[in-house]
Amino acid sequence: MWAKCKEMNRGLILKFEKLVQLRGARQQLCTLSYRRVNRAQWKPVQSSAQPMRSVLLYPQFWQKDKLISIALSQHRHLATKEETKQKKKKVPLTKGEVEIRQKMTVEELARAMGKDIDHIYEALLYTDIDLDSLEPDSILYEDHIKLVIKKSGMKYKSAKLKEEKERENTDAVKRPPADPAVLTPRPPVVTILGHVDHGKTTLLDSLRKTQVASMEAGGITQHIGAFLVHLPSGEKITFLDTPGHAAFSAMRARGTHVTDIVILVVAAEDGVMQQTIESIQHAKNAGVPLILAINKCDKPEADPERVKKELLAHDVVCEEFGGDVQAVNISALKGENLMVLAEATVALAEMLELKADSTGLVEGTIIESRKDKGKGPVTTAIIQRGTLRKGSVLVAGKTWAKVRFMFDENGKAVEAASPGIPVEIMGWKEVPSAGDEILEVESEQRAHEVVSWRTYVEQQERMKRDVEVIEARQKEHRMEYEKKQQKLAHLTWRQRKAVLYKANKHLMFSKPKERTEMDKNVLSVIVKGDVDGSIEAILNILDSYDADDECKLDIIHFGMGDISETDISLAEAFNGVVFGFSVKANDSIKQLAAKKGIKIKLHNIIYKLIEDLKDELNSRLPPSVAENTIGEASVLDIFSVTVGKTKIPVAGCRVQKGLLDKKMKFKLLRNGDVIWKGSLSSLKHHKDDVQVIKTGMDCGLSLDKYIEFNIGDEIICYEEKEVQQTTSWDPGF
Ligand SMILES: Nc1nc2c(ncn2[C@@H]2O[C@H](COP(=O)(O)OP(=O)(O)OP(=O)(O)O)[C@@H](O)[C@H]2O)c(=O)[nH]1
Repeated sequence: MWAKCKEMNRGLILKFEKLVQLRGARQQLCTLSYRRVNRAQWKPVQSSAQPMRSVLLYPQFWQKDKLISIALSQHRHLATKEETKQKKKKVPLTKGEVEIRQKMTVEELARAMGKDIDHIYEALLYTDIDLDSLEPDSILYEDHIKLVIKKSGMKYKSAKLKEEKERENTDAVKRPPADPAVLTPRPPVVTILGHVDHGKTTLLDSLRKTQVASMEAGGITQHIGAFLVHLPSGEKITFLDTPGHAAFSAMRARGTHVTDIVILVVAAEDGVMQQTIESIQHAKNAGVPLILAINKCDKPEADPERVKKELLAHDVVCEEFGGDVQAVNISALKGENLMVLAEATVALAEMLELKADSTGLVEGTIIESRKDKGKGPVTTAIIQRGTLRKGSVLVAGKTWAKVRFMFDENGKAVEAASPGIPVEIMGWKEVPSAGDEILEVESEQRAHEVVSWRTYVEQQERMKRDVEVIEARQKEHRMEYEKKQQKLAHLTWRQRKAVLYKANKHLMFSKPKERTEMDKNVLSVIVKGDVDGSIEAILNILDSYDADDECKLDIIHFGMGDISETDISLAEAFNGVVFGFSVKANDSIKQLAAKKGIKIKLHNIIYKLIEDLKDELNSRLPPSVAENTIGEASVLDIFSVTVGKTKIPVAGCRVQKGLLDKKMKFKLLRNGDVIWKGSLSSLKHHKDDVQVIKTGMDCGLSLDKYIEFNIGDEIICYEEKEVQQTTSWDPGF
């Protein structure tokens, strides 16, 4: 029986079901199931994902209206109970209470405390933490977390200190080795190594071209990181199209064993070179057998025999010297003997008995990956086990794919890729890295699980590394701090002060009696701090102030404790400013300071205190004079006028920019050098005396009777402005 009813502006659908009979019909019980619904449509509300719940009802109430009202009251009762349960689960924090975890980052702690990051830094200032290496995402230890909270006058919820739950390892791993009975032959995977310019790329290109030629017309090979060569014998070879040691070493570094055979290319005319030796070493380290391709044999100076002999010194013994290394003389450029090289490769592969299990879940290696504009993330992979098909779900690194399409190196869509075959795969969510191992998983859900586990592991490892670095720095810092403290421990505060003075002797510590007059370009300060560590820190910063700066910094007193009357008197005597760090000034002190015109600057953040102090320094620097150009004119003609008995030189000028204003200052420039500065003695437009001449107009002007002009001189009209200087001191933040 279903019934609809109204509950708290939302609908409920109630379902009554007879479930059990207890001792006869009168004690029959019934379950009520209900579901929140959207009343307008009487459809379940999306958010009400909670399962239908059941309540017990006695059959004597089984009249519809009664049932509904009882059911509702039961529902409310249950709902309230559940709400309380939930509330209990997450007891709201009381004011000033911070819920902490064992390891929190600086940022997380700041957020939990409702403070900014600076606050956390401030609180950690005099601890053994190296603040320089502390980033917002650095992890703090429990002790430091608690300390910060305590220092901030807050409380932490230690009972709720959550232990990080051990997560179950949900990674995907390779299957155990297959039963030899199910193994079938697979093509060899070959890497070409050799010295620079010995012809690796040319050889790859030529091999690829043989493939195009052997294919139907129109086939265009593309670079996908690997390609397959079909031999006339029907055999196949997969060449990795990424020549060079870097790719080879990268794969090896990831522990991926993709290559079965290395073709060592040595130019016949050059012989063994540095990278030839390195290539041999790479192949040996990887335990991969070599085939020697002596290239450029078309050149007249080619000497393949010399190459073979030289290689003996590096333990590469060719067959003709009784060794097992096949050597093939080729010309990659002319395509000569390439099939012989390919057949030699197949022969070696046969000896190696390269086989794989082409059934079950796929395993492979990413050879190359890129993000294609149209296709999205695309990878080339070599399949090493199983057979890859469209729709397979793969994981690689921290990403996964549902294979949408597969292509060969000719861009042809393929339906399946078996072991040893290179294939381009589309369908990745992100671009995996070359060398990543590919593993097929049963479902997308499983892929999500694997990726999330790997991401988690990576985070944990990063966190562990961070913690190690922080711990090492903390240890270093702690040792230094302890050493310093030991030195100071037996000293009285007065003696400590003397040590601090000595350590900061670069600053001026004046004594009142030495001072005779108030120097305008001196900032006298009194520094008060909560603990000697904070004063020491401030003094260390002030020590970086350049004593030769135009405004002197004079620390007339420093000490621990709140701002006192003595501090105000000192400040008055020296026309100084009182700076307090994490200390207070009571009302009577504030009033006294206001009466005497003394500034008290209180801060809780060191860099803000220093910024404030910098502003004070700036305000004491003498202003500098800056010139503001008003107009520029060029001298086009020169003549003179006679006033009384004196001849006065006159410049015929044109105003090029701005204007010339007679009451402003002027300078005369010749070849860029200022040769005169002063006021105009006359400024005329035609024959009229004028005050101002604007851009584009001509004028005649004279400076003073001794100044001669040259054509091409420049006249600059300017005004002088006083500009407030700022100190060049950079305290480093
Ligand atoms: N005569 C002759 N020249 C060749 C032959 N193979 C390559 N070359 C030339 O040698 C030069 C270098 O060839 P690449 O194939 O670029 O050599 P590489 O080893 O790939 O060089 P890097 O990519 O720099 O390591 C080019 O000018 C080629 O044309 C060959 O068989 N005969």
